[in-house]
Amino acid sequence: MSAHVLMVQGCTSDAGKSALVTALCRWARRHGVRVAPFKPQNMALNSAVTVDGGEIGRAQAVQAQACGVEPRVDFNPVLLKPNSDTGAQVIVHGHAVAEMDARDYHSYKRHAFEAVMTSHRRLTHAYEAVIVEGAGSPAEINLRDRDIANMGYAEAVDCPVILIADIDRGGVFAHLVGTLALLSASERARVVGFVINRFRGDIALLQPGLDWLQRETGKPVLGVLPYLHGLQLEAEDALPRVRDSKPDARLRVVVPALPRISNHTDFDALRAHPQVDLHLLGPGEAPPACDLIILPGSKSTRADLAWLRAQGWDRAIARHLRYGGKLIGICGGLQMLGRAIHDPLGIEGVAGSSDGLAWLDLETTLELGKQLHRTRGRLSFGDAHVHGYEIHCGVSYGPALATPFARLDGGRNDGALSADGQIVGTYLHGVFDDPQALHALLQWAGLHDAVTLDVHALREASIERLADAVEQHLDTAQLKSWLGVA
Ligand SMILES: NC(=O)CC[C@H](N)C(=O)O
Repeated sequence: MSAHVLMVQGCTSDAGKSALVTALCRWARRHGVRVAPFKPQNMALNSAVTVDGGEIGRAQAVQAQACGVEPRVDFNPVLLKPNSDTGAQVIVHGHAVAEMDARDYHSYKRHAFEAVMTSHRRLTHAYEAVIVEGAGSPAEINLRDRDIANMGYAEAVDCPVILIADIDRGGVFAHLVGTLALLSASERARVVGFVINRFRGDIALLQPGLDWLQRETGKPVLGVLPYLHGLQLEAEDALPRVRDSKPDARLRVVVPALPRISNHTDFDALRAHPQVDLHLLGPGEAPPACDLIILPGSKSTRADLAWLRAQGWDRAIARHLRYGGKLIGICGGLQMLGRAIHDPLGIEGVAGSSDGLAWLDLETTLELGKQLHRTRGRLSFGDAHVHGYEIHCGVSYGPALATPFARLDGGRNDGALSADGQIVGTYLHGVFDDPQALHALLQWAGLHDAVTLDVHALREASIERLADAVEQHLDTAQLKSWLGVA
């Protein structure tokens, strides 16, 4: 059996492709379809660890949740994790194969395409429907040669494509018509309709525009999705800029937004928590007084540490500690808290060592071969349950690890808790996603009557809202025929 394949491409980055794919996945599942998400090629620094022991983009992990299945490497066979403005780590079928610049990657694309097709074949055999997400826009004419992310894939597997555009940023008709104009005739022919996203206002005023669009292009508008406020989905890559106003916030948390921050989805639970005021600290900004500073993960730990020092934030963090503030380092952030970071093989840039901030007595060496784990255990304080995932090349060692942050199932320990109880280092991404661990950590940071929050349940509710929006606002008769819904 071969699955129904339907692809979503966007007129721009952030047009809403990931959310629409998530929505369609849950909608199809509601209709009893065994469905899987697929993103041939993704570029993101937020990744998830799969059940088959690899690494994929986090958006595909959320889409897997929408499908009711565990994340697998086939859902995102090629992942590019940029670690400079010109180079990226290339991850194929869940594992890093090389560091490449754009030119190397262009020649490598033939192999990448093989990997994409292998995953495509496996998924279309195992599922009844596969909903595919493109990347960026298909109209990047300079990237069309050997494209595997958008029309190159759609042409190879001969699937219908929905084009989505964001009306909130303006220019929606120009985006749709212009994108179509830049496609080849056969690519244009496979665009089966448009979805307009993030609409607010009076639909009656939009109608003449929709009528014009259908006349002009000969293609239907499949629906207009409303601007859905407060969705708890994980950002694929871009850092969310909007800061919700929270009248009940009592714990102030500051996260330095490092240039190569990785897995900033770690902070989704804090962003959603009604009592936490989460502040992402940008370049040139002085850290405000706060209860807790969190050093996030980083794809280029030594370079980001140098950048943090250049901002003068190391001195600000030292002052924060003198005033009794709490500090957490996650993954790359934990490595920065140690005495030194060694990269003898140049895995993350120029080979060499850097002095760490030396607040924890440990050192880290980056090694070939990434550690990818899905972990469960208990915090060594508060006895709270914790789960998370690890993605790192660094191996840390030193006396500080003798007082671990958590004791993991299977006998391993994780991270460190400083003797004065002020500083925590952990390799666990997603550490705030476990309601018990979140509660214990907020209490440790000074929020004594923290309300409980389950970010997984919030995500689930958001996925349900998205599927409701499909049901209410899109042409479901068409969707049923494309996805094989009875
Ligand atoms: N996710 C991370 O923060 C990774 C930290 C560091 N880049 C490593 O690979 O060890």
